[in-house]
Amino acid sequence: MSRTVITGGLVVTAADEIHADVLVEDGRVAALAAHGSDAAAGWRAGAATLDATGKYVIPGGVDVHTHMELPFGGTFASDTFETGTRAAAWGGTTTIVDFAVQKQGQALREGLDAWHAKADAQCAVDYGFHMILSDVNEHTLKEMDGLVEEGVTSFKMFMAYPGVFYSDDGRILRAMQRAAGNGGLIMMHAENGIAIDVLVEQALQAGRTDPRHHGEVRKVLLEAEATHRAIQLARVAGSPLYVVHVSAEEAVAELAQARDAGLPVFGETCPQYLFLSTDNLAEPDFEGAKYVCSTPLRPREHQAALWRGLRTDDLQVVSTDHCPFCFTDQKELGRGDFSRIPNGLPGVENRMDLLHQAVLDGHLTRRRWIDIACATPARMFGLYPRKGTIAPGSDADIVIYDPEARQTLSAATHHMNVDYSAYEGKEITGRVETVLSRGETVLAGREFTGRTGHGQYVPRGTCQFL
Ligand SMILES: NC(=O)NCCC(=O)O
Ligand SMILES: [Zn+2]
Ligand SMILES: [Zn+2]
Repeated sequence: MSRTVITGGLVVTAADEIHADVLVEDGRVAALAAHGSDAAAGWRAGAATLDATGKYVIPGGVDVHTHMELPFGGTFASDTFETGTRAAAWGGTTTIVDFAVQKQGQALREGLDAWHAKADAQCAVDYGFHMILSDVNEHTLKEMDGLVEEGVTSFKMFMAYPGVFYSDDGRILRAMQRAAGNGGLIMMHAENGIAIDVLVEQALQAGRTDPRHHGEVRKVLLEAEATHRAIQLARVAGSPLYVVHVSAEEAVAELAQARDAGLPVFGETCPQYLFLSTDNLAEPDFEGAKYVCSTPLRPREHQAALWRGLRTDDLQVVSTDHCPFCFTDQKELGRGDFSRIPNGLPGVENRMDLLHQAVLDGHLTRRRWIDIACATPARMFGLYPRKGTIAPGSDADIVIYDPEARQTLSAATHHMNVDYSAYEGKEITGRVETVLSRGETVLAGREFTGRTGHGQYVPRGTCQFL
């Protein structure tokens, strides 16, 4: 039996902060006991010891929105499952849930098989899948039931990207009705893509081709309208709803109103909307392309509403929407036409640190940091308490976090396979020091000790908030 004791740290979970040693046995958390207690002293014989004195001992991060190798705009997201999950480990994230893609005309099964082929035996940390539904028909609807049974319990749909991932309201309603019956959770990209495409065409015709126009045509009102519509469709279907990458204050207001009415409606935002803004999209010399994602970055004034939503639980999760494209040869595809810039930002390595900085900046409490980054995403997507907490029986996915270390985020030092950092030069207090994934050390004092293929596929249960 393998035994490790993590000594001397402050264990922070979504529920508690306790000065405790943690006993790990055979990849699971076996027990917690007060520092210096007889129980903790008794664990040490024959066990490896990790000293966490002066550090936090936190659950590994759970990032429920990543896109490794996503095909988009004629290219592919630049992180593979191998490079992306290694970067996740460096950043203290020990579980990702990525989006398998059903292409138009494909069965869900084909899309899911393709994602397993990309990910299996490649990952450094554990992984699960959502399914992107882009072709809703009788066959697909039946397939949804089987997927829920086997642990793919959430389905992303798009009100944006006509001709690619887009579904009309009828298809969305049908999928929601099916989810209402089978326990699945519909995740919505809520932007009115049909209206946005009109504005894109008009902007390009008028010669407004720079990256900043990506933000201007993807209007706040069109995010709020789509969020409202998605909520009403879910109500009609009697299904829960999870709105992804919420960026606009007005969209948060729609979620808040629905939640105040007692509806099972949930929302996620991402670090880019909390820390970046349209100022970045307006950077000269095409540098703004680095910040093109959808929903788009918003004027800085929206950030206060997102932070408030996270505090008041109108938003429940912060995930990354990690979808990296290199600046030099991929974002470049949209020079002279912002609509051809591949959409997405890198971030899987940065989330835990940025949110720790948010604790220091007074936006969140320490426990809320762990709640929105670990516990609630795990609960939302049927992984709790195996993931997202440190409790007897949980997987020993544990991070020793140094809350006082200083670091500067940079492409020169990050591990994501992308040639820029969206947070270049940002100073952060706090850094991941050591990471265990199911009890195995994958990062030891800032040295990568993990391995390709350690990460296991995790079938998931249904949403645990229903
Ligand atoms: N968000 C983004 O810009 N790219 C990834 C695809 C999506 O999540 O819509
Ligand atoms: Zn999306
Ligand atoms: Zn996404």
